[in-house]
Amino acid sequence: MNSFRYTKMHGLGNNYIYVNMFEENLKEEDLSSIAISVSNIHTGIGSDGMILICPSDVADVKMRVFNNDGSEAKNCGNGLRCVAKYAFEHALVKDTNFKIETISNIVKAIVHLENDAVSLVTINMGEPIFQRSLIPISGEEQEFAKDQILFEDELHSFIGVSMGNPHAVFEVRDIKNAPLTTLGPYVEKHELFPESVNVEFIECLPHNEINFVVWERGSGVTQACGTGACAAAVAMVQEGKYNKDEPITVHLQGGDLQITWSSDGDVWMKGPAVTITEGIYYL
Ligand SMILES: N[C@@H](CCC[C@H](N)C(=O)O)C(=O)O
Repeated sequence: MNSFRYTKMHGLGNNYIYVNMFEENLKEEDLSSIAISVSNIHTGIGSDGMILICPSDVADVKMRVFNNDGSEAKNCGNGLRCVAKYAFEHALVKDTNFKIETISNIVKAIVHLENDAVSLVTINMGEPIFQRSLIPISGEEQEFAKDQILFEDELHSFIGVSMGNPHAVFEVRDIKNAPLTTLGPYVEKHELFPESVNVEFIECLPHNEINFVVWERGSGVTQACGTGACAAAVAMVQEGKYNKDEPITVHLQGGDLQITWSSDGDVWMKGPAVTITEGIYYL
């Protein structure tokens, strides 16, 4: 019988099935359907998707991310923190400071230990991209992508950001009334986004704090999105609401992340990573 070992982990409730590809051998052509299968809450394990921890030629480990609809994503902030925890605790790396390759770039991870286990992880996520064609968003080129979408007779303004994957950040007055499950899926598949998009609704608070909810491309509502939190923070710094080099606390549904856009251009994310359970999945 075909089977593989897995670990279920979460970062602020954004949960994935992690597979150690140093030991397991899943066929490339099966990855998308396995991601759909394990993610199913009724007939699988139940998750926001599947993440593979793979050998890398250019870093210490490589992360591959599949959403729960089987699509492959280029980056995942919460996934990076969990991969870092897994890699350190399973001795795939020896140092507390190491590199993780993603499809979009190579990031630096620093694990923070509590009684020999990794409790918090800091990731240098690299530089955000605001250029319209690189996010990508169709239409006339802009250095700083801003646009509007008409939905139910109302224009909704957003800022586009890529953190290796595409995001549309909508600022709202009151997060409790954000149109998460209506405008969220509409924007995800809107023609402006040729690769579709992750959709964030945020409420800016005084003292470097942001309330945040997300509709993720390929997964729908999740409890948290690390790249989305980075996108929201840098968009608001770019708008002049907050300052570079000052940590911004992003309150997600699953808990808090600390995001700092440093004046050298890099975005830092700090937050928890948690192991839930391990097991064998039968295909
Ligand atoms: N949850 C993630 C992002 C996962 C991928 C995303 N849905 C996409 O398709 O780009 C995060 O924590 O960043």
